Amino acid sequence: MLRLGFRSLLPSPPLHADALRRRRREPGLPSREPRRRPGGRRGRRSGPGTVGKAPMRAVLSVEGPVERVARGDGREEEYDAIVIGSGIGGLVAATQLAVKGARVLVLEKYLIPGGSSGYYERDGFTFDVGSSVMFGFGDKGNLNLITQALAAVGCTMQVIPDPTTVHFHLPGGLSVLVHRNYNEFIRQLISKFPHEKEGILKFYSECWRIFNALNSLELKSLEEPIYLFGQFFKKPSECLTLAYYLPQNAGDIARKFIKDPQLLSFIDAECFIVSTVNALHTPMINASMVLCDRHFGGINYPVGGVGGIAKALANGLVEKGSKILYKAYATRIILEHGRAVGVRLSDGREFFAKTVISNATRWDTFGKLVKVDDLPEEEKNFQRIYVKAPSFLSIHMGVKDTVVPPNTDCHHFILEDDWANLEKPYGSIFLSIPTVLDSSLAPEGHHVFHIFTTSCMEDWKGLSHRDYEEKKELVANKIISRLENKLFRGLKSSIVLKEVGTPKTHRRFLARDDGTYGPIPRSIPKGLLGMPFNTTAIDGLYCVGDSCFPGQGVIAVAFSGVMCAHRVAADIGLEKRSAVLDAALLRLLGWLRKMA
Ligand SMILES: NC(=O)c1ccc[n+]([C@@H]2O[C@H](COP(=O)([O-])OP(=O)(O)OC[C@H]3O[C@@H](n4cnc5c(N)ncnc54)[C@H](O)[C@@H]3O)[C@@H](O)[C@H]2O)c1
Ligand SMILES: CC(C)=CCC/C(C)=C/C=C/C(C)=C/C=C/C(C)=C/C=C/C=C(C)/C=C/C=C(C)/C=C/C=C(\C)CCC=C(C)C
Repeated sequence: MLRLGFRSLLPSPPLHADALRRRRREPGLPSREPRRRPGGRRGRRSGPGTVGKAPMRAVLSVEGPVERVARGDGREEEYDAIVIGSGIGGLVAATQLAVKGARVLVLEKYLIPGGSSGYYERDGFTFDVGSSVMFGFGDKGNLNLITQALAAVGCTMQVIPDPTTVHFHLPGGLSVLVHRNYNEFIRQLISKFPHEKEGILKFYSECWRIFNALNSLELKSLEEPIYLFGQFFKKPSECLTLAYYLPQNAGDIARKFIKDPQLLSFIDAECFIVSTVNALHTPMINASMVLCDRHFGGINYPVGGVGGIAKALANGLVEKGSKILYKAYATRIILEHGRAVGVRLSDGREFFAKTVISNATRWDTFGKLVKVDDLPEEEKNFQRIYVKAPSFLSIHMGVKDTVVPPNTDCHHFILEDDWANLEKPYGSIFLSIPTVLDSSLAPEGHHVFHIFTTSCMEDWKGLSHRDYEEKKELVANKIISRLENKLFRGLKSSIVLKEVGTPKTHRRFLARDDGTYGPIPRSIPKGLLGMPFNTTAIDGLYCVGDSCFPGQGVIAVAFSGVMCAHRVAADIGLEKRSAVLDAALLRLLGWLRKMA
């Protein structure tokens, strides 16, 4: 998988790093970063194929105008914020700050933006690197965070409404199609479990109660007291509802209303596809968010592929006068007197800013990018509550369209015989066929198959190149055979292109420790209570992405980006703040997290 540009992705060896470091410390000397005059050349934009205001082609090493600001100590400070990583979390934080007037620099290790929401092209096929199931892309309410993030930088994307979220193929021949229309979905579920009608209605109604409360709020940083208290004042019952559910998990609430073990296992599968853990381990707020948004805003697929979202955000960022550098591999967050002041790249370049935001996972941020003698207490607490989720084995295939029957749904979840395999590596299979919605992603007469299943790094360590390649082939063929037996007769002989990615691939290309999908609770969590927000124990350093509240998922990391930008903007004077209230709230939140 992702062979394109492989060599150019490898970090270059540090160039005269010591000399550069010495030079950088001398007051007044410029960094190696090329200077731009204020109001100088605008960022390059690719021409054809724009969606709204967003160009469709990836923009590589785009540069926007950069002002230099003298800091008094002689060193020039170029940015208000440096963002390490251009996943959706990092891009939303960066663009939200840029529209507030901040000067932002995004440093991305790869050639294009998006991280696990990126894309790649091969022989006329366009593949989404990760999920093709897009929540938060509707046109109403407050929770369409992807739509809002794009609108903030003046972009709209054409989307294709998916009539279904997912087709579940489960043990005991249980087949459930999650319709976009809520009543249709509920009617179908009740028809499968008529004796649980009341329980089904009560469980999903409780989800709607939470979703409606969330959807009524203006979403900003829960770490910023003026906003938070303002929301409590304006919407007291909605905020109290959310506070009540904050420490609760979906599985416990389901068990209050539902007794049938097969139906409870179905709720586990509903949660597993978005959290990679069962319902007892899935925070109720997160479960409600996805179980309702799919019917409220619906699942919508962006024309041209998921990669268009990141491209549009990156272009919007440059349009707003900020900057994104590709092939920029951050290896160190520079600390001065315990405060984060800049970032060093693998090639020795250094960049400085008032704040640094890491879109790398917390394991990468505190295990690799920050050098401190002792892990801060907050991070120890995070690692006490959360562990790295397994990674994925992913198979991207181009197949002949004759193998896909008419009216096939776009997304499928397959667990054949035994519920006990749900969370086991290779136990269940995810399949997306985005070409049933957007045929432009494949050459005529073909479809894209994106298959993935959980897989651990341990399985792929210590193999010779040949053994590794053979194992990939073997494991991938088993998964494809299972799909052939269950759903698509003749699948194997219809394959025209196949690329297999392992946890090692995800580690290499997404720079995620062990290729992890994100954090999962070590044991039964207290809902979302233990999940850290964006500030960290290090002054000037913030985290964004899936190891921050509310966790995994494109819409979830988009929310973390909105929260992060608001907190950073307050800290650098672009939004209202109160130092006294800040200190009190941050102490209270720290205390609550310890309770988790
Ligand atoms: N597997 C899937 O099905 C799938 C698909 C799409 C999205 N997602 C969701 O997206 C979420 C992740 O989004 P995110 O925004 O947190 O992060 P991300 O992992 O998508 O993006 C992080 C970005 O940071 C870059 N990066 C990391 N370390 C770096 C360094 N040291 N220097 C420079 N760049 C660096 C990576 O190259 C990557 O582009 C996941 O939770 C997942 O739920 C999952
Ligand atoms: C104390 C305090 C601070 C508080 C108080 C109270 C309050 C006010 C609160 C509030 C809260 C809030 C606002 C919250 C919010 C939240 C949110 C927004 C959340 C969200 C979430 C989301 C999510 C989780 C999502 C996810 C998703 C995902 C992961 C997806 C995925 C997908 C896939 C994987 C695909 C599948 C496929 C197939 C089947 C093929």
